Amino acid sequence: MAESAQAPELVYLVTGGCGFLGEHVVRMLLEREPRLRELRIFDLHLSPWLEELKTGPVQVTAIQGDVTQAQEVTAAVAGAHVVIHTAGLVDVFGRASPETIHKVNVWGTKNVIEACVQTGTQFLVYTSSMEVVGPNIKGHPFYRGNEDTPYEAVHKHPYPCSKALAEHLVLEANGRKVRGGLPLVTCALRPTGIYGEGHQIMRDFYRQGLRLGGRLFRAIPASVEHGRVYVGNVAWMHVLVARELEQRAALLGGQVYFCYDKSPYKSYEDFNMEFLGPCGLRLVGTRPLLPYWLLVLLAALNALLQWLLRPLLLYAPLLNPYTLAVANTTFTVSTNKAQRHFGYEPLFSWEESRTRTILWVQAMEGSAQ
Ligand SMILES: NC(=O)C1=CN([C@@H]2O[C@H](COP(=O)(O)OP(=O)(O)OC[C@H]3O[C@@H](n4cnc5c(N)ncnc54)[C@H](O)[C@@H]3O)[C@@H](O)[C@H]2O)C=CC1
Ligand SMILES: C[C@@H](CO)CCC[C@@H](C)[C@H]1CC[C@H]2[C@@H]3[C@H](O)CC4=CC(=O)CC[C@]4(C)[C@H]3CC[C@]12C
Repeated sequence: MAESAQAPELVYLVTGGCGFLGEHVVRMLLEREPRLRELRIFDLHLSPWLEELKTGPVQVTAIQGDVTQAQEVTAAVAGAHVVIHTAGLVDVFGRASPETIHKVNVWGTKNVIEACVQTGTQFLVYTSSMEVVGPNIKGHPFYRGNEDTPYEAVHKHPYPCSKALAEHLVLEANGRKVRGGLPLVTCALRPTGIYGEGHQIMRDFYRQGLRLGGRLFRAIPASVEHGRVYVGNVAWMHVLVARELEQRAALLGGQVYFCYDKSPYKSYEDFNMEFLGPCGLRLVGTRPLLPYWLLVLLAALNALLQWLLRPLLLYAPLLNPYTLAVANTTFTVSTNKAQRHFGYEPLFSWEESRTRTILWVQAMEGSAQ
């Protein structure tokens, strides 16, 4: 993968390339990776916007496939220089079964690793999550922590469990010999809560606010801080680390990096209001309107209803015991590891990230603007 002033030569594969983060990674690669010859986008569901990308100078190959199917993954990986594995089942609401979450996130990742080994692909970037660390089931705060901060990472929920297992597999695979005898170089990026254009939960909060006459009601104390990171910066970090993996294999191989930028530390709800406020919504209450014990009860009730209704319909509200615990626990990172190891600086300032997100909300169908 030596730098070349001649024709672009690299083949990249992005799994989950049609998802919220995946789309930003795909577009960022096309904009900022001049050595790209072919970009393969592998996803269970291919999006229509892929078509417009096919008219550019880079060969864009859309592959409809399932990461749980080893042969499909191997076929997609064969001949790629770099794999960015973002595909995953992001479910903390009980929409999918624990088995399905495990299958997609753990077996899917295993398939990607084995495909790299079998086909001779040497560089693998995995999209992990802050959830690999915490918040843990004991609700311990993680305050301005970094990659080396001690924390009791104990999980029960299928999503963080699956992300932790998958991350472990990826890091453990670093150094394995791939076909041809060269070592596999892997690393894992751990975004905190991602926001930006295409963020489904932001969409849900916005629509809920519109239904409630332009109001949202504070449920979580403003003092509980959440780490958030703009999707464009997360994508940029993926592109940058993928580019640097060969040159700095000894330093980056087997490492984990939190994804961070200059987004302010705020409570989940106050942070969302940075975008929803300028779009006409108001957060009612300076303190939570309901006592915490009542929220715990409602969350438990939602879990019970989900279980009771499962044979008839899928009831999966935002509030459940797990999301309440995460929303109610401080989890913020403060690190410069990515800057030290591979020169990462956020591409988008907080002001730009905020403006882009606001414009996206304003353009949403049914918007109050
Ligand atoms: N959204 C967030 O706040 C965070 C997300 N992450 C991680 O980032 C990655 C991307 O997440 P998002 O973009 O938010 O989710 P998303 O759901 O928008 O994107 C995931 C993509 O993976 C695809 N996919 C799912 N199952 C698949 C399968 N069996 N085979 C092939 N493709 C499959 C989906 O079709 C989708 O396009 C995930 O690995 C997630 O764990 C990490 C931290 C925070
Ligand atoms: C109690 C509700 C009252 O308004 C608020 C509920 C908000 C929750 C739905 C979100 C609060 C924190 C979010 C999670 C966090 O950003 C970390 C995540 C990382 C991931 O890898 C996947 C998504 C998520 C688990 C994210 C999911 C939504 C929240 C729990």
